[in-house]
Amino acid sequence: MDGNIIFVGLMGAGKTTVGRLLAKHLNKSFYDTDQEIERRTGVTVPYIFEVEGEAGFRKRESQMIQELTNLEDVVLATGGGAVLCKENREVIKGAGTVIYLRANVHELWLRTRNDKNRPLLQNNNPRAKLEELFEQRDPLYREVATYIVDTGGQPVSNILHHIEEQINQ
Ligand SMILES: Nc1ncnc2c1ncn2[C@@H]1O[C@H](COP(=O)(O)OP(=O)(O)O)[C@@H](O)[C@H]1O
Ligand SMILES: O=C(O)C1=C[C@@H](OP(=O)(O)O)[C@@H](O)[C@H](O)C1
Ligand SMILES: [Mg+2]
Repeated sequence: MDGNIIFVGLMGAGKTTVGRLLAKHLNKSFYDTDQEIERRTGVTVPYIFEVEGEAGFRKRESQMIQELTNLEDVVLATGGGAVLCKENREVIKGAGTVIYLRANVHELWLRTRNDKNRPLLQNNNPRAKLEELFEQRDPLYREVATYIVDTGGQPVSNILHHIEEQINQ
């Protein structure tokens, strides 16, 4: 399949994990906006949040989305907040096939609870935060999605298989 494939969805949906594996299967290059920001700045996402606040991170994220969506024939994993800004949504929609990886809040919480690398979840009620983000963002992910893939209870191998079937149709 020609063209870019772009993953969107909440933290813990599997964008980075599934995106990397799909790229390998399809023999495409893989990029992840968070990883690329970290590689270029030499610091972590939590550090950027600490020093520049969420607003500073969002600026870097928008620039990275602009740049990486200019590439051709790649798999791109975005961060969960990439869809917050309308301009990013337009860029993402126009850049290829967009897959919204979906999971319920309980699963997202299970998958992220031991990870210290998501500043928005470093508080005393990460589950409530995920709930709030789900309400706010689910419509935005839907707005940009070509396909919605439910990852609920599915191992990564099944999700990959399902995506490959969808995009080959
Ligand atoms: N379908 C799945 N089932 C179980 N665990 C998963 C699944 N998809 C991802 N994970 C795990 O959840 C965690 C978050 O995945 P990640 O790819 O970083 O998500 P995202 O980039 O969407 O935030 C990782 O530990 C990953 O191994
Ligand atoms: O949802 C968000 O606002 C964020 C998601 C993270 O990426 P993942 O969705 O890959 O965890 C990362 O970009 C940052 O911590 C902010
Ligand atoms: Mg990720």
